[in-house]
Amino acid sequence: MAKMYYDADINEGILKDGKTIAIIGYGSQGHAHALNLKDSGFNVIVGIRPGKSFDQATADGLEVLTVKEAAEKADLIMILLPDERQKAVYDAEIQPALKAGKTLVFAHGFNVHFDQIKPPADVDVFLVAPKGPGHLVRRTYEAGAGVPGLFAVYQDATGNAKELALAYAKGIGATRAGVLETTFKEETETDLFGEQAVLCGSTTAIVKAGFETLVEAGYQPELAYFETLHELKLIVDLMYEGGMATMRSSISDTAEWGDFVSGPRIIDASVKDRMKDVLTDIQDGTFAREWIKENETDRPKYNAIKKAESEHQIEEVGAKLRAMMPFINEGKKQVKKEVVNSAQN
Ligand SMILES: NC(=O)C1=CN([C@@H]2O[C@H](COP(=O)(O)OP(=O)(O)OC[C@H]3O[C@@H](n4cnc5c(N)ncnc54)[C@H](OP(=O)(O)O)[C@@H]3O)[C@@H](O)[C@H]2O)C=CC1
Ligand SMILES: CC[C@](O)(C(C)=O)C(=O)O
Ligand SMILES: [Mg+2]
Ligand SMILES: [Mg+2]
Repeated sequence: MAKMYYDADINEGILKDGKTIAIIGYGSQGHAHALNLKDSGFNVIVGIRPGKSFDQATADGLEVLTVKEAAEKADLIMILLPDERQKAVYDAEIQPALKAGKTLVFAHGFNVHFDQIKPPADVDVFLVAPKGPGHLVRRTYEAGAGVPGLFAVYQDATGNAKELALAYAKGIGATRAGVLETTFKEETETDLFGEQAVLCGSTTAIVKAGFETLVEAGYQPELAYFETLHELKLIVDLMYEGGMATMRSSISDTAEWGDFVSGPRIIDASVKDRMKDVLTDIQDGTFAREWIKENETDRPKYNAIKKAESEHQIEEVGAKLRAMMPFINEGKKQVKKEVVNSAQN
């Protein structure tokens, strides 16, 4: 089994005593890292451009500076900007502040692995990547729990990079759940694969396919929403708690038999062949090159698909149903604010 690191294995003093951490960006991950580190007793500042995030970080009681000022002031600089914006901000405002002995950190290896950012040799470089959405990194921390994570050392100029990475992981609450060591290559490729082939890409596609199949067969859209989207969370919660066996112990034997015989009719061997194609595109850089190009040309495909997805019937029906479930609305307030902000940008 891989070596796992937990709270008790880590002395966070190396990053706590007399050190300043700059969180660059205050979005999904940025707000979670900044607030968790602050609540864990670390000295945190935020670097961000003027605007909504700047105002939010200020309202949250943090010291907020420009990216350049924060990078100059900090010992450790964590870049939590969107991957596609990191290179431009790094070149203009962060790289000039990277004096020898400082620490540069990422939550995803994309820009280093795909050669967009090339840090100088005399700084420590590592990543600490939570395996979960930023809003849940904050929410679970506040509940006394944590989201597991990965760390990887790319460059160890001071000899302290691994210790610093573990201290950071403890500060955001990741070592409450467990952290394991990886490389930038492994983190980047597996994270891209997971989000495309399982967690986001395939999950939304299968939910829509199930919803459309029921609606096209004449069933009520509201019922189809409950059956294919709402209940998915409840089923996945059981897998999160106890794996597939726990989920299957809670569902009826009829459902379990249907799971066994019909699941493989939908997700057959050809699915794995296509997953391998997706993985190849990630490994050989095709996906990264296309995403970088899409951003250089103002995101024509991204914007068109995003618009069509937002207009899908499942979103319209779901919004009405969720409005009648205030317990869900409470939980997603913060996420919704972020989504509205990003849509306006
Ligand atoms: N989202 C997640 O849960 C996960 C993300 N990651 C990684 O974490 C990193 C951050 O991702 P994520 O949290 O999703 O990012 P977000 O899209 O949520 O970050 C947006 C933040 O970046 C700021 N920003 C955008 N452009 C600029 C700019 N040009 N100059 C200064 N600030 C800017 C925004 O400010 P403004 O309000 O002014 O627009 C906002 O504060 C990425 O590397 C990602 O891969 C890793 C694990 C999970
Ligand atoms: C699953 C998507 C993710 O990789 C994440 C939340 O872990 C991301 O890039 O946002
Ligand atoms: Mg990701
Ligand atoms: Mg991820």
